[in-house]
Amino acid sequence: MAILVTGGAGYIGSHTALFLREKGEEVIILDNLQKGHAKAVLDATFYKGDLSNESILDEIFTKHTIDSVVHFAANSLVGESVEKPLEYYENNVLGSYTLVKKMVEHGVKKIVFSSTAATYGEPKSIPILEDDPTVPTNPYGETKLAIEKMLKWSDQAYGLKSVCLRYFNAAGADPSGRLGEDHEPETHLIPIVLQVALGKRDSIKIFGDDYPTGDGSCVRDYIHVMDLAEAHYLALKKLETTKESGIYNLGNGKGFSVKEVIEVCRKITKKDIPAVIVPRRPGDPAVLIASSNKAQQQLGWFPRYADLEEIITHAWNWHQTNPNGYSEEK
Ligand SMILES: NC(=O)c1ccc[n+]([C@@H]2O[C@H](COP(=O)([O-])OP(=O)(O)OC[C@H]3O[C@@H](n4cnc5c(N)ncnc54)[C@H](O)[C@@H]3O)[C@@H](O)[C@H]2O)c1
Ligand SMILES: O=c1ccn([C@@H]2O[C@H](COP(=O)(O)OP(=O)(O)O[C@H]3O[C@H](CO)[C@@H](O)[C@H](O)[C@H]3O)[C@@H](O)[C@H]2O)c(=O)[nH]1
Repeated sequence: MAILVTGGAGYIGSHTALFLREKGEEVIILDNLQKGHAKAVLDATFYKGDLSNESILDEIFTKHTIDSVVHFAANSLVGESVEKPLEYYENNVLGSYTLVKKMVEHGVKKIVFSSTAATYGEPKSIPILEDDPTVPTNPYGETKLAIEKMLKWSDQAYGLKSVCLRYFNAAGADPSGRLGEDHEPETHLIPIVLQVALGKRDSIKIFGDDYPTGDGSCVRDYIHVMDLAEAHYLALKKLETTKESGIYNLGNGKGFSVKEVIEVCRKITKKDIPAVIVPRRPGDPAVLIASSNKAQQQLGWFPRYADLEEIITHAWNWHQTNPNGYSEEK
């Protein structure tokens, strides 16, 4: 019995695929390498192809005995989604539709889906609970919410069981240094700040210091990528044992402002890291902090690397050892 990991050459997908394999699971990776890296697949079974390609999905579901799918493949940038909403609907909603259609056709009954804090929009209260209103402030969050709903109705109609994991801000790297975060272009806060520390950029731009937060910059809940990886394993186990669908937040329950993150990076890297204030980035909510009590109670999930300094230390180790990321020809 194998697990199909879509987007398994990407940042969170590659860490999760490695985690699953270390737990003894057989993993098949499907990734079009639009953002991912062949080197991040390590020596797992790998299909280079697109989610929307029905024949590659038929081939995978026919050749391998796929028991469940962990679905990461998506476009996932808040700012970009505001500029290119149709690309997000096409890749995320249509891509997931094709995957789910093929799962139903081939009788695959379990999926763990990468959802996001961006499904909530501006939260009504902090910390955010799974039952809180979902009113996304950007197309990216809208597409993820649409997929969650497609999965809910597919459970009712076809018995397809799903766990939707609403991650907050993924950060850090495999503590043993085999994998890390490498996006081109990089848009995420922590890797950009560390690129400034490495001398690859002149400064970090702080997107807005007029938010209703303590220091005026946006507050986020940063969660270690290996803790996310473990949550997928636990979600698969829950689907196996209870056969019940569910939605879970994954975060540490602690918020750090952009300015605070930069300060922690200065402390760890011992570099100055110049910062400049620029206007807000469209689509950004002011504060996103998770309550992960439900995941703790129902999945038995507890973050092992909850300390932001440790998260950033692991990321810094990766960036120092791999200043050019995976250094692949594209
Ligand atoms: N990074 C975060 O903080 C964060 C937070 C919440 C949710 N998520 C979600 O987690 C998932 C993974 O995020 P990530 O940061 O690892 O992103 P990523 O871009 O590093 O990984 C996504 C992978 O999917 C692949 N892919 C994209 N479209 C594809 C397609 N149509 N067919 C095949 N492969 C395709 C890309 O090549 C890439 O390797 C995404 O679904 C994202 O929305 C990420
Ligand atoms: O150069 C930068 C980059 C980011 N930020 C700010 O830093 C915070 C974090 O931004 P970023 O690292 O880009 O992550 P988010 O936009 O919060 O989105 C991430 O986290 C979401 C969950 O909260 C996921 O759904 C997304 O896929 C993932 O990209 C935000 O307030 C940004 O405005 C800056 O000020 N300067």
